Formats: sequence, structure tokens, C-alpha cells
Amino acid sequence: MSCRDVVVVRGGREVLHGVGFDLRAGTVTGLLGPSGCGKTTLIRAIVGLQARVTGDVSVLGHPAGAPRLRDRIGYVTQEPSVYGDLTVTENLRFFAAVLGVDSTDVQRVIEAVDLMTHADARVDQLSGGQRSRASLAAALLGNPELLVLDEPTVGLDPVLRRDLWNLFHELADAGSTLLVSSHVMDEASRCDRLLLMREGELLADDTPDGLLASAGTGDIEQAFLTLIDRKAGAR
Ligand SMILES: Nc1ncnc2c1ncn2[C@@H]1O[C@H](COP(=O)(O)OP(=O)(O)OP(=O)(O)O)[C@@H](O)[C@H]1O
Repeated sequence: MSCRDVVVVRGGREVLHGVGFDLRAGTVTGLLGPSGCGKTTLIRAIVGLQARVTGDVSVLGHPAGAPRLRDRIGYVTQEPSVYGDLTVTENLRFFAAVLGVDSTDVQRVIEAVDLMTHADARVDQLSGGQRSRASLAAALLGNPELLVLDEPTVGLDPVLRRDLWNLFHELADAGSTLLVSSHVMDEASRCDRLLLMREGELLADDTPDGLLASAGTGDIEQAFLTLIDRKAGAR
């Protein structure tokens, strides 16, 4: 998947100013940057939901939003996308039917997100973290080639966060491509590659080690600040 010169206008204001990068198949790429920098907007452009996008967004060989991409992309927003009045299993059976995915896949995705003990619980009786894992399970149905996850680890405890990052890498090892956004810099080291964003621009597109080496520091937060200072100095 690739973006070239992507510009997005929202509410009459340009919020992405010409973003370009490639995602490598079979990797986990972190999209990191402070709140409001444009992560969700970029993600919406990639999954084809964002209006007023110019430039080129190509996903699995098709323009973003092409109908044939629908069952090849899994997208999890920051809002739960499962129905509160259905159980986890009922939700997943429903989404499997909508996607035309075999219902035997439901069990696999419930296990993948570690919700076996809550499979028969109504979603409105789950904790926030459990609910977001139910949404993630829905996105995993049918093994999409590209998984785009907007802040999937918000509000999760450290053990669950670690388990989810392990799951992301298992999925990548099995061939999926993952783009995972976060505003928590300490998640950076868990990614194969990083896209660092600030104020609608891409500051870096590198491996975590490459980024640290080029900024001359051992700390991702410090590397981010160094890049910002360099950019300001170059202006
Ligand atoms: N519906 C909207 N209408 C107009 N402007 C918007 C809308 N949603 C977001 N924006 C603006 O677009 C910019 C980028 O927002 P975006 O939600 O992409 O940031 P983000 O990096 O995902 O933030 P967060 O980490 O807080 O979710 C912000 O300046 C925001 O104010």
C-alpha cells in the first residue's frame, strides 16, 4: 500500500499537507504522533472513508475505497463497532455473514483476542478493553490482507497490550500488513517500522533503530523532539 502527496482538507482547513510513504507487506508499522496531528485522517484516507483527499492512495493495487477492497481490509476505529445488545459470538456470526466468511472463523478470532471466557456475554456488559477487543475480532474475520487499527491499545492494561502486540506480529508473520496508530511513544519499539507524524506532515519513516541512530539518542520520545527541532532549524 502506498500514499503519494496526500493532502486532506477538513472543516475548510488543510490537515494533511502532502504525505507519502509505502507500507511493506508482512510488517507492523506504527503511526505515531500527538493528538490532532492527523493520524485518524490519514487512516480514513487509506480505508477510503475520508472526503476531499487529493494525491494518490493505492491499497493492494487498487485506489483507496474501491469496492473490491472491502473484504481485504480490516479497519478498527476508536469507537466500538460491535452491537451492545448482542453477545460477542452473535456479533461475530453477524459480521461473518455480512462478509461472506465461514462461521467457523468466529471461534478462531475469539481465541485470537482472548475473549473465550466472554464469548456468550452481551457486549454492553463488557469492559471498555474487552469491547475494543471484540471490535478487533470482527476486523480479523476472513484474515484481511491489510489491517488498519486506530489506537487499538488505548485503555488496556500492560499485559493485554503486550498480548495484543504479540498477536499483531503473529498476524504479520502469517502475511498480513498492519498499520497501527498510537500516541503512546513507548509502543514504538514494538513496531517493525515507524511513521512519525506532526501537524499533518510525516517527520520520519524508518525502523525504530534507524530512527534512534539518526537522532543520536536511545529514546523514541527524544528522537521525536530532535526531529522537530531539526525541521524547525531547516526552515
Ligand atoms: N470532523 C472534522 N471536521 C473538521 N476537522 C476535523 C474533523 N475531525 C478532525 N478534524 C481536524 O483534523 C486534524 C487531524 O485530526 P485527526 O483526528 O486526524 O488527528 P489524530 O492524530 O487522529 O488525533 P487523536 O490522536 O486525538 O485521535 C485536527 O486538527 C482536527 O481538529
